[in-house]
Amino acid sequence: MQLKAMELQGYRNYDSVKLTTEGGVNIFIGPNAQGKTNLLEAIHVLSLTKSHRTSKDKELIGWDRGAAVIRAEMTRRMGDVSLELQLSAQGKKAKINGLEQRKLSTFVGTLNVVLFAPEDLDIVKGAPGVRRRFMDMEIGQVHPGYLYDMQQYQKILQQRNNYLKSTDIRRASPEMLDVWNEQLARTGVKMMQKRKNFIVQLQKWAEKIHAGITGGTEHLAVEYKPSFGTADSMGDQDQSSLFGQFMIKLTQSKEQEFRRGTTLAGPHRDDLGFAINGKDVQSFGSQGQQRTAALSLKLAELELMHEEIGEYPLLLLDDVLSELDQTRQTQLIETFQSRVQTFITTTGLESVNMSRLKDASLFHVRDGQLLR
Ligand SMILES: Nc1ncnc2c1ncn2[C@@H]1O[C@H](COP(=O)(O)OP(=O)(O)OP(=O)(O)O)[C@@H](O)[C@H]1O
Repeated sequence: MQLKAMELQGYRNYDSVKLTTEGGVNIFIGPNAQGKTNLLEAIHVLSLTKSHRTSKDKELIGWDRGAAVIRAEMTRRMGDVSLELQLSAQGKKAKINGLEQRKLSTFVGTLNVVLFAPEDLDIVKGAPGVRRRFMDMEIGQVHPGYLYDMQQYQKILQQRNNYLKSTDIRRASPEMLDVWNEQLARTGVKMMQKRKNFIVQLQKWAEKIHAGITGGTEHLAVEYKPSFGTADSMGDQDQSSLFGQFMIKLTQSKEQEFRRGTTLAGPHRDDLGFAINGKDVQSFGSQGQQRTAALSLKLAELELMHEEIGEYPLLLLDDVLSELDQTRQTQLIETFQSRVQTFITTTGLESVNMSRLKDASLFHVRDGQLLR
């Protein structure tokens, strides 16, 4: 798929800007704090209706504006599509080809993206939240229903946590807790199964790509680690037995949960594990191995999405090339070159291996203005 044109109004530091983009590589260059990441973020928001940097939509609206609008013209395999997303204090309004969508879930995933930012290089070693976000962003685009389940889950979790915090176990209503447990487990199980399936699919690509980058010397394994039980034991289970396990876990943790005022099991505590040649990368991997594993995962994400939707998503590289050495940079560039429309932000071209990039379009970014 390809983004052909984009327009931003009142989005962060963009008052009003239009740009046309090329099918290959588009580079946004400029000093710090000029609006480069804001541009990639806008493309990401148009894909998922959510920012990768903040959960507060208000932050996306220009400080002196009441609303932000992102418009785009794009080409997909099935034809041309125009997208519009409006953000205001009243919420979000989304249009596809001028038609307002009653549900945001029908809008999500019309434009698909894979975003690679420096914090993704921490995906192996960083906090579990980074790994959960990685799963959620990809699954959400390909299975929009997942985002709905996720929202529901967050809502129930919040209410349940508030209750655990504000109530003493001796005065707690068992009926009330039962209702929340059931709702939490019902939506949680759906998320867990989608995460498990996603990781199984991703593993196939990641393993192959990682072996390619390391000349066949390293075998990368990615494992979904649910907050209770194991991914293997989830293998043949239907939703009802997983639901039963979740309910038991919640009942068993009741005393501890009241003591700590928080829910201790569920998808909000899931994680991923990585092993190279059978050894845990989080504990034993070198920094180089961790970075290569992160790169393999991102490239696997591109291939998996291609497999699932039949075309390549857009690749957004936010200041990440300068973080990769020449070998890994070359690997990345050669993967997307001529197949994937790519958007790169950078403060300077000296850190980018330009000799490998064919026909890149360059945009200078200065204080919310673009100059081609
Ligand atoms: N809601 C907003 N309204 C107006 N301006 C905003 C808003 N949010 C952020 N900004 C401005 O956007 C600029 C930051 O833009 P951005 O994060 O895209 O920087 P960047 O060019 O990617 O820089 P770096 O190279 O440091 O990552 C800052 O000047 C900030 O003040």
